[in-house]
Amino acid sequence: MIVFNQVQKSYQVGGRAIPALLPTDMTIETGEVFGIVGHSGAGKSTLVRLINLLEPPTGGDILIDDENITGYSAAELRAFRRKVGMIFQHFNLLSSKTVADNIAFPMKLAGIYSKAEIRERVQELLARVSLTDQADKYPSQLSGGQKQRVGIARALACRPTILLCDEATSALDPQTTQSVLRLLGDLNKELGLTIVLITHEMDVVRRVCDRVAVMDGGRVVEMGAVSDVFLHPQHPTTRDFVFESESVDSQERQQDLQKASGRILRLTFRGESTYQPLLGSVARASGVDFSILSGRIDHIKDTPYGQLTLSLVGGDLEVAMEALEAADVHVEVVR
Ligand SMILES: Nc1ncnc2c1ncn2[C@@H]1O[C@H](COP(=O)(O)OP(=O)(O)OP(=O)(O)O)[C@@H](O)[C@H]1O
Repeated sequence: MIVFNQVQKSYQVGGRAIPALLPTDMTIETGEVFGIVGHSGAGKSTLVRLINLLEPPTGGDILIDDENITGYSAAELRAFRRKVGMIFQHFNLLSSKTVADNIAFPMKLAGIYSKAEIRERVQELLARVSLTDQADKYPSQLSGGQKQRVGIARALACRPTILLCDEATSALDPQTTQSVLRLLGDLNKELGLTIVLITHEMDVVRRVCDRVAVMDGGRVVEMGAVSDVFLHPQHPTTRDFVFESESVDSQERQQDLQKASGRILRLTFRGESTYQPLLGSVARASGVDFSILSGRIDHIKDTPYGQLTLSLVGGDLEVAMEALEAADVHVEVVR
């Protein structure tokens, strides 16, 4: 478990302290995939670099599995860093080393593994990220997705319990992004690995994360289960991210809603209720007529969800709303 107690960070620039992370409390549970989303400069990288003390905090305490890491000696810090792997947007591979040597590098650096152990672990990792046949290639001979898989294998070399991912899919095309996210999801399940993942795309959070923190101006402005934050965003920054991921222009959406008549409801279906043929029976029971203004069915991790914005006219609106809520549909009155 990773616990932040009033952790803060300022950078000294020309004798002035520039705040990057304001005092923050946060808990990341062991074995979860935790997303951190925010615009450029929000403080995401700073927050993540505090977890492995690449940046020392200027205040507060960081506890990992109940140990306060802020007081670690240099030797304790070296041992601790082996427990925390990291992958990067631009992969940060060593161009003069082969794939196998890149993966072996952190183990050699640690100086505590035998040659045979390193050889065996590298083979195991190459197989795990499906790159056995690329072992002797150099990074320049690989695609972006392959480079990131080398990055992941290298990050796992010393068997860490935490994996930090700094915009790990931002340089990849959508299909490669999917396969890298699937690999991260599988590793999380297989190894019980805690994954902390920075991104500026809510879609990445939706696909792979259990919980998410939304950052803005050095603060965590919203935090919770992805299904809650994504389906019912509270903070304006979170709403922007969710609309952006749905390719919706919030101004256009407002204009569309103004043109619609009657009462406007936003319905959220989760899990099996997503597939129920509910609207026809609700319309018949309540005498309400409806038209669909927008709709979407997708998944949050493995759970299906649907969202529909409807305008309703005539009939008994209260009966319609009661019937929807009785079927476990979340009903939000937009207007
Ligand atoms: N080494 C540094 N020295 C001085 N200021 C820094 C340093 N690193 C970050 N900052 C500043 O701290 C703030 C937060 O930066 P940070 O990189 O954590 O944000 P971010 O959300 O990760 O942004 P991006 O998505 O662009 O990487 C920014 O204002 C940034 O300019």
